[in-house]
Amino acid sequence: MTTIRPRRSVLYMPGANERALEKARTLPADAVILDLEDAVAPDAKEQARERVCAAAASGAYGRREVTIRVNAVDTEWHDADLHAAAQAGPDAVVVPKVGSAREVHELERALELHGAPERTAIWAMVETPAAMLRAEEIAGASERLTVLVMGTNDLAKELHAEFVPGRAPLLGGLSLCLLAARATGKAILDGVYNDVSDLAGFEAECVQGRQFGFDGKTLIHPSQLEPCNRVFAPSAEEVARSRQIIEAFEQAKAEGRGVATVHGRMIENLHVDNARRILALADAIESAGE
Ligand SMILES: CC(C)(COP(=O)(O)OP(=O)(O)OC[C@H]1O[C@@H](n2cnc3c(N)ncnc32)[C@H](O)[C@@H]1OP(=O)(O)O)[C@@H](O)C(=O)NCCC(=O)NCCSC(=O)C[C@H](O)C(=O)O
Ligand SMILES: [Mg+2]
Repeated sequence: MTTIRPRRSVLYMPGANERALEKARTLPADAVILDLEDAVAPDAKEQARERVCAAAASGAYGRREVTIRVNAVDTEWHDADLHAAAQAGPDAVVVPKVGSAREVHELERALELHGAPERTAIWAMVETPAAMLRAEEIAGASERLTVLVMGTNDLAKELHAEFVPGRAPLLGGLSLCLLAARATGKAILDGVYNDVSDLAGFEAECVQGRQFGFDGKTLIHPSQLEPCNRVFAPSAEEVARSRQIIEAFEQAKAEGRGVATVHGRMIENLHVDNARRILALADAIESAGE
């Protein structure tokens, strides 16, 4: 069975917020993004860098993937952030506002020069119109790049778009990035939901993201973890249906047929592949201890 890394819930926390960095060690997030970019004020950048890198190197986050979001390439903090992050050796460095394959190649080289361990991947944030239009070249630029992360706040800002239920103004960009991620075999995470007091609206957006095909969603508050983990995990019904699909197809094959039906629906090889993916994800979530 294929090994899958669950990335249902990926929680940002401001690098200057010691309490949040500590609290995240016990929260049920699949991954954390220790942020040095937007959530940190300019005069707190240096202190946040030290805190975040110490936290990432501490090993205190258990099974959670630990990533560091550095400031963007064109900022005065980028080089020092990248150096410190490379030395801390997190699971990934999250890079905001990546706009081309060339930038990914430069990041790859910079991580090597700064002595990052091989295990440290690049997660590229796609959050500008240029990135939407070049999503495939960005996603496919490097094997070290393993995840695309949607930055829907920046995207809406750049598009002059409004935040509306259902996200119609953003769907073109989301779709392009999903196509790029799947075409190049990379994981992809949906953007954040800003209203932490609106859990119903948040859950509706999780459902939309899952229906689109995202692997998970980026989050900004602990209250968003439970609905997100639930929506992005296969339900008990999906697991049962997946098993039925596999069994029905195996039986059809044994009888010399290449097609079966389950509850009146046609089942072919491709449905079996999907059923196996769902079971592998459910297994990975269970082994991670939830
Ligand atoms: C959104 C917040 C500013 C809300 O803060 P606050 O009102 O203080 O929250 P609470 O009092 O409800 O907090 C309750 C407890 O939970 C802890 N907490 C809160 N948020 C986090 C977190 N993100 N990670 C871990 N722990 C968290 C508090 O410490 C409280 O703990 P306790 O003391 O035990 O009660 C705040 O949630 C926040 O700052 N969130 C993260 C914001 C952030 O990181 N933003 C940047 C990333 S989003 C982005 O940039 C997207 C992208 O680039 C784009 O373009 O879209
Ligand atoms: Mg952004």
